[in-house]
Amino acid sequence: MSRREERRRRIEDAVEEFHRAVAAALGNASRELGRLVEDRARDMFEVVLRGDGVDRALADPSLAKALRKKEFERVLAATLIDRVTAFREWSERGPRRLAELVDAVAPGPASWPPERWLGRPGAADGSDGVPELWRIGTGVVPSAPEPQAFPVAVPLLDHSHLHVSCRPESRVTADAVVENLLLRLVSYFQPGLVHVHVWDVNQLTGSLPGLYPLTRAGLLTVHDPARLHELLDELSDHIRRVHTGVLVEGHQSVRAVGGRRTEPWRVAVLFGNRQALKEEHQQQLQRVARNGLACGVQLIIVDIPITVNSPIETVTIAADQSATTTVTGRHVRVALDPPFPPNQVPRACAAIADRREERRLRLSTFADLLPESLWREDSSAGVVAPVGYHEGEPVHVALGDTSPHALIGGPSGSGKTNFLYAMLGSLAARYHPDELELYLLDFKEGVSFAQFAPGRKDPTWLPHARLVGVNVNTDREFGVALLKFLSDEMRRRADAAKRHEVTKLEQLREEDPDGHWPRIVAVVDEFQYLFGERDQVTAQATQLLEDVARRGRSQGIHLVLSSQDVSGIEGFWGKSAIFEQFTVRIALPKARRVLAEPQNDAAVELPRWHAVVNHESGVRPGNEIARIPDATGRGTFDRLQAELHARRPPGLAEPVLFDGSKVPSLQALPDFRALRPAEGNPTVLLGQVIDMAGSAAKVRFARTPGRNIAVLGSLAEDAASVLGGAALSLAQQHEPGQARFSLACLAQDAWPHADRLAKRLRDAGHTAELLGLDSIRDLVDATAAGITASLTGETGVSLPPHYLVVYAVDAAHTLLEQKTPPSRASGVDSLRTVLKHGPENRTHVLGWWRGVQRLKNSLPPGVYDDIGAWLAFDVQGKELLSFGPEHVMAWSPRPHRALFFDRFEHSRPQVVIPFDTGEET
Ligand SMILES: Nc1ncnc2c1ncn2[C@@H]1O[C@H](COP(=O)(O)OP(=O)(O)OP(=O)(O)O)[C@@H](O)[C@H]1O
Repeated sequence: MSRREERRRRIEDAVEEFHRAVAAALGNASRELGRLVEDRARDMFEVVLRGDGVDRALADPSLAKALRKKEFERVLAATLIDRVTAFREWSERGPRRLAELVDAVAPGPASWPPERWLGRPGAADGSDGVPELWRIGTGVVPSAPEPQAFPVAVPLLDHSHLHVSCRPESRVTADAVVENLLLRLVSYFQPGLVHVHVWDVNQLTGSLPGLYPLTRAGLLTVHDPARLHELLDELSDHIRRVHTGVLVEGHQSVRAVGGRRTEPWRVAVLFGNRQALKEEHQQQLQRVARNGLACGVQLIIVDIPITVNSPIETVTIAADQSATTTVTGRHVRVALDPPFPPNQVPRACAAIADRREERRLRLSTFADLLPESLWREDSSAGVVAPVGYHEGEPVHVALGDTSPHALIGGPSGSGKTNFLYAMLGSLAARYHPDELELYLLDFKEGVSFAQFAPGRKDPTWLPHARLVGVNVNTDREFGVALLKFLSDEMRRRADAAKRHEVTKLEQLREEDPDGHWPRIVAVVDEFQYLFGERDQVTAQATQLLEDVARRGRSQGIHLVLSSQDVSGIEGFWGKSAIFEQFTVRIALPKARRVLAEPQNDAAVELPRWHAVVNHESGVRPGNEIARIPDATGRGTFDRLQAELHARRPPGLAEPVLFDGSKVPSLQALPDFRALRPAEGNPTVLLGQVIDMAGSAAKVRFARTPGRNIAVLGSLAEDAASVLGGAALSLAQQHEPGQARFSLACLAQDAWPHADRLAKRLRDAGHTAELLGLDSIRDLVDATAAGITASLTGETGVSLPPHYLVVYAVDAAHTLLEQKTPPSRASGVDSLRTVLKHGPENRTHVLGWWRGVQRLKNSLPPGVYDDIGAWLAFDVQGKELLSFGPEHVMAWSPRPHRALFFDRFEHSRPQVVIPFDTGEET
């Protein structure tokens, strides 16, 4: 073999060897590769099984071959076991628990099958709660190992709006879901509590035909396709009205108000055609959606693309009629309930409409205004009560921080008093006297509020009433006294709030739960009398009213003013700072200037026994028309009052009575009963001032100059009641024998009074002499001499208390003027000495002069100063100018009233009612 061949063979051997080696290596790699490929395929398969769900994989024909492969057997088995494990919790309990949940929160027509309720109008009034879910169909989880059905229900009223999205092929199903839901809603509650509005972009009529019978009872309104804005405006107005009328501060929603539902739900169903709404409609709809739920406005939007920024659930119906919902998520397939039997639906709606009409036409009475249980409500955030009815539904008046005060107007006989009774009865039945106090003042001639106070025929009284004012028409001071009280109370509350570092009554009640902080409602009927004159009383009343009207709201003090007099209210308009606070307006038929005229003339057309109730300062959209039941007839308010009176808390005091026609009894007066013999300066009671406490007009007989009293006026009775009250009150403060009473009667007509007074003083054990004209000079001279002797130190001992009660001092003028020799001193001089120096020596004159001029004639001007206190009866104000401040100018005399001024105590005079001293005639 040549070397060349040899070399070639060696190369060939080497190559062969290399090939063998490569072949061996490649064989290994391929096996390895095959194994890797197999592993990878299994993993991929597992990913597919677990990712898409083993249930889908099993149903997927493209995977059928793979599923049969032996290599994948183990993966399939493991995945199936894992699925069963994962679903175990759900399969064992999920569907059952869901069914139980729906049963619990969606009772009766909210979820039950229609045969159990359809055709029977509901009775629920919301007081036992509102279903939280409303059934629409049955759901399954297709991916579950053994799919089990469970009920599917959506949240509605107060919780969430509803959006139904569908395809043209499934629109019929969408209509059926909506119809079923509406039937569940209107059948659950008592007819009238759910109002349905339907708007369909495509048709004027035709949608929801089965519900049509509801229209005749006003429970279904079908809106014009071209006038969506009208429906949206209506809903917006409604939301505003609920905010101002029903949601008194503190309540965020009608639902939160609790109890019987007073505000019907408005369910607005909008059917579209897959196109977006116009921009302006879209925006308005969003506003309604945002604010509606809290006010009972529910939207059901069908086939309209929309985004809203408020709770909304969506039901999406596919072309094959299967549905998903946002409540159940995308893994639950929902089979929507079939439409309710088409022949039964209109019948059921007709039954609801009939029941509703029946309720509407039933004449609601005063008794219907009252709650089932008395005194259950809490007044922390305000008070609210129905006052009448609109189509069978109650219409409320609310007083709270946002609607603080009410103004009521209507001509005579239009029913203002009746309205007040309806309102007060409705409030008094709901709120305990610890929650609500009433102050009731009536300036009308007559006694329309007398019912609230104990009377001779009816001894019961309204436990909430703390003050009842009747027959006060000539005494505007009663109004001022009430306003003054309210203003003081307001300040007291504001101080307490400050101490607790809060600003409002509601917070104060939270911070001070044991405190007594009821809401106060003060009613003044015919309030215009208060502003009747241009004088000090009007000025004071205006200032106080403004104070209370502006700042009372946050302290829980509410004013209700009523007037028949247009000019009264017109005068009020001028005082805009006050008037603006009266956001609640009640207009009775033909009332003028109460509502925001001329735009709002609703009161003009109002039928008899109706009222416009408006919580928005009288602007038209705030109008609610209410028929007011008879609340003044027998068996109405009186019966309620008897019941409330019987339940009154033990120890509750009777209301203070302001009765302008009553003469206060001296003996019954707390100030008189409190008098006892004591050291120190006695107090003289002269009559009753006009204040809440019914206090006495008092003068303290200090041992200082000027402590004498003059009574001015022509009538002996008036003077006698003042002098009698004064002397008897002094007598109470001395032990028998320790004081001397010298009564001098110089006018015939006063004699019987003086005589009886002397007897009563003697009966009480006092020394009381009664002198006539013939002895007056001696009395005055002797008293003056005694005082002079005491002053010069001649007697050495201090004089005992001595009261000279002189009737008709002026009658002695001529007599006293005579000068007697040898000193040539006159009786006038003696009287002057007594007046000037008596008080320091415990000698005081209580004299009656029968006119201002007569007093001036009988005393030199310098001596007026020695009479520090006076009461004037039938004397014109200007005559009194020489004795008092310029305020006296405004005084015009009225029967049985005196103007009282104590120079040492008062800055302005007070009106006083003289006592009935208990003199037997
Ligand atoms: N809603 C009503 N239903 C039945 N009767 C009513 C109703 N409202 C008022 N009345 C009756 O009408 C009469 C007048 O009513 P009311 O005294 O309330 O009117 P007013 O506006 O207060 O009148 P005035 O200012 O003259 O006192 C009363 O006899 C009353 O019983």
